Amino acid sequence: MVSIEVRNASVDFPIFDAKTRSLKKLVLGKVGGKIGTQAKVPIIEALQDITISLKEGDRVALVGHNGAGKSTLLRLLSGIYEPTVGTAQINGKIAPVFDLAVGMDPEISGLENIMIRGLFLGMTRKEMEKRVDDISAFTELGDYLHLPLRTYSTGMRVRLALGVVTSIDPEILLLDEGIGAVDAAFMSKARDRLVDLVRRSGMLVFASHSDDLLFELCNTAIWMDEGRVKMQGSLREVLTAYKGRDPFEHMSPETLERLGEKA
Ligand SMILES: Nc1ncnc2c1ncn2[C@@H]1O[C@H](COP(=O)(O)OP(=O)(O)OP(=O)(O)O)[C@@H](O)[C@H]1O
Repeated sequence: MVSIEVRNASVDFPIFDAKTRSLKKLVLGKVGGKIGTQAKVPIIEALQDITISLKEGDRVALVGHNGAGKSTLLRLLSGIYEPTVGTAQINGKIAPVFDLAVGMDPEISGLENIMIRGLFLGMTRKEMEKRVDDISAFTELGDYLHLPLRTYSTGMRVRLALGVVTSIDPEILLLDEGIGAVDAAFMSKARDRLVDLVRRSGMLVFASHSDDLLFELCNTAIWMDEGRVKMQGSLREVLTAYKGRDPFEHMSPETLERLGEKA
């Protein structure tokens, strides 16, 4: 059974090379985690006292200002970071998609990169062999797929990476917003695959500043602020509080219906 249970978890980053005195003088703005200066070594309290319980079928949007702790939370959920205090229990096969470029090797061909990246995301070689034709067709890269990745443009790399990412079958899909920064024309093509991917994954946690993608993919939301959970609830409730207005307000009844919202 897929589930995530985080109890009173905090993540600190000690800054060993910082000058304590100048840090103490810092007045923090609205952006970024809290800087603790009580200990000998200054620490950034990136996450504080996080308690989250997620179950199969949850599609969670992570929202919050820059530095609020969204990426750190995703890394905690993926097991990359251990909590400094508290616990994080994750049951399920995780696919962390934080950076489309991670796991790509510039010296090997596009086709080989498709395999490697799939294995990195938790697929078996057999599963990837079945998918490679479909991914190749989606990328529209043709003969380029036999050339080393270093000969690709940025957009071509994104096509390849997105093709692989949207072909996997994860139990827990953790997405960081980089994927929103894709060329608009290709994104509209990738969108259907992304929606499909999210449908067949057991759980999604998606950190993004893009309302459109959040509407499309998520049903609940967590608002992070200065390393803490400020609010949890339905996507509409949380976005309305976070933005100070209802982002669904001016949508057509058809769009609202498609998104499963009431007018
Ligand atoms: N490796 C690290 N070392 C030190 N501090 C870090 C590290 N990673 C994150 N932080 C700090 O933790 C806090 C939370 O950062 P995080 O990247 O999780 O924010 P975010 O909500 O994802 O921001 P954004 O929307 O800008 O991507 C910030 O104050 C950041 O400076």
